[in-house]
Amino acid sequence: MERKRVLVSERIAEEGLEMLRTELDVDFRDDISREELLSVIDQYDALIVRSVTKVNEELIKRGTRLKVIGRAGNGIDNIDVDVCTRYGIIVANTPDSNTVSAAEQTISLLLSSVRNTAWANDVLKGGIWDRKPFRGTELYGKTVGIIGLGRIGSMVATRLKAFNMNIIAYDPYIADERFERFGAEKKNSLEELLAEADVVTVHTPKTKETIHMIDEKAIALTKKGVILVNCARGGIFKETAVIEGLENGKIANVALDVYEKEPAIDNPIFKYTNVVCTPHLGADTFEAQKRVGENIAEQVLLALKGEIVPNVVNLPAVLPEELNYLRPYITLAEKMGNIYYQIEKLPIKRVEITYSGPITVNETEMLTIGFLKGILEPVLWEKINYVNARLLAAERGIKVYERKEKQSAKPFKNMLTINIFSQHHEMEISGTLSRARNPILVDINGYETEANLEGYVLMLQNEDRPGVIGPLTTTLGEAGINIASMKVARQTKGQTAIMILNVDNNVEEEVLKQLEQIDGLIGTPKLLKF
Ligand SMILES: NC(=O)c1ccc[n+]([C@@H]2O[C@H](COP(=O)([O-])OP(=O)(O)OC[C@H]3O[C@@H](n4cnc5c(N)ncnc54)[C@H](O)[C@@H]3O)[C@@H](O)[C@H]2O)c1
Ligand SMILES: O=C(O)CC[C@@H](O)C(=O)O
Repeated sequence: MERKRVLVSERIAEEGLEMLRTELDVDFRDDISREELLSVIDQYDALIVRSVTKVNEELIKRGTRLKVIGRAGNGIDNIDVDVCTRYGIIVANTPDSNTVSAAEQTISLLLSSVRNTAWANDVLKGGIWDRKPFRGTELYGKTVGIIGLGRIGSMVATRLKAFNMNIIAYDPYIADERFERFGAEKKNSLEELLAEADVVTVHTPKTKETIHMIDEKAIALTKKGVILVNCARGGIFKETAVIEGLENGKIANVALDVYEKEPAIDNPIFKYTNVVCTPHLGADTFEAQKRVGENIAEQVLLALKGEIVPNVVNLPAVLPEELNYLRPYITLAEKMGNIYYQIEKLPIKRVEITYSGPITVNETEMLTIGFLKGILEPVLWEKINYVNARLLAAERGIKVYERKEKQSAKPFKNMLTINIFSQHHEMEISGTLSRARNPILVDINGYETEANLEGYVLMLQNEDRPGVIGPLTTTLGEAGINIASMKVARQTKGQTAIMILNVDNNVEEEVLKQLEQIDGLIGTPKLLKF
């Protein structure tokens, strides 16, 4: 089979490239021009970028084979996620892989800033031994105002506590407990924080709300001699306003890792000796880049195999521990979805999914998405994935209803019952996990059963009377097909029963025809493949 192709348009760690090469054809092209990128993108199944490559509609439209965009890093402001979602393209990032490095870079820039380290270094290496211009300030006892107490903001808080700084923070989107946990005094408004802080450091994403959050008005509210740090995203600081604050002496020092326009060359802010600048190095440590490279490679490989990808940004956010717990249930839902079109050929009008048992306290959206992906897979094959499953189901007119029941009615702790309706027909299937957490079908159309949704499953209907099972097992045995497990179920004695067998090998068409001839078997046997 032809190997899938990935284009890596910015440098990622060699370890990540190696992982990709095990399964894919990899083109590492950090020198690629925009024009070339646009002209070759239709040859790739995946694109891996960092913060420079702009993944916009123009690119996505041309990337007709694209299934996944891997963002080797955290911020996704260079990616139009909504457009990717519309085109069914998975966007995955590596949010936790570089947080420590970004937090350490913030501390490093702040220390360099208050002690004029970078400036003194330049002057000394220029041949001048002078100490006068470089007198700095201590952090000890000062107040740091952290805007955005997320992953990086909270790590900065913990580290600056060790310097005996007083920590205040503004983040309207998190619970009060988080402020307490990180020893930060909560500020209810940005204005309050700006008025009290000696150092202001931003750690928010770049959003409509945070663009130019630190502008002339904000700077006017700060203390005279304030120190400003931006190791988050260019554009959160309005650079013209910061320059004005430097010129009029309101701002004592500025530390920047990120800029309104990147790459930043000839930025007018570079001329100020009390501004310390690095070229977006927050994530640039050996450790972070190894983690980021490996993590993005792993996710791209999973995405191209249609498997669950942990950090998809265009899917409901699920915590890693919760995802680990839910993962086998997502697989169960997907396999239950796979059943329908292997048995029926009638278009689906509506599905009703009932989640029952303790699982209902979890975010079940991913299970619903998994089911829809599973149901449409036989029809849409490679086109469908977790990101576009809901959209494609809606486009095909499938209405989806979900229900949660705290208590599972059947003898299983957690259960999924799915009713699939076509114009004049209904199929009901129930599934759960085995002790080994493998997916099993426990009920089909009111017949209690037990079949592993794995490998080959043979489904047959039969008259509930002696003399049917024997010829069936003989026929399979003569065809060299081993039966791994078999369950016969009936609703009323002497009427119709069903048999569900897990078999170790494929059952060829010819053998299925022989089975159909057995006296007492009803209709055509179905072989389901999982
Ligand atoms: N310099 C680098 O190389 C580098 C490396 C990694 C991350 N980053 C950037 O650092 C920033 C923080 O990353 P993170 O992983 O901590 O993100 P995060 O999502 O964990 O935390 C961001 C926090 O900002 C808060 N927030 C959002 N809007 C806000 C607003 N208007 N006012 C106040 N708070 C607001 C959120 O509630 C959240 O708690 C991002 O912009 C990311 O792209 C930069
Ligand atoms: O190294 C990069 O590409 C940017 C890193 C950082 O800004 C991020 O958002 O992860």
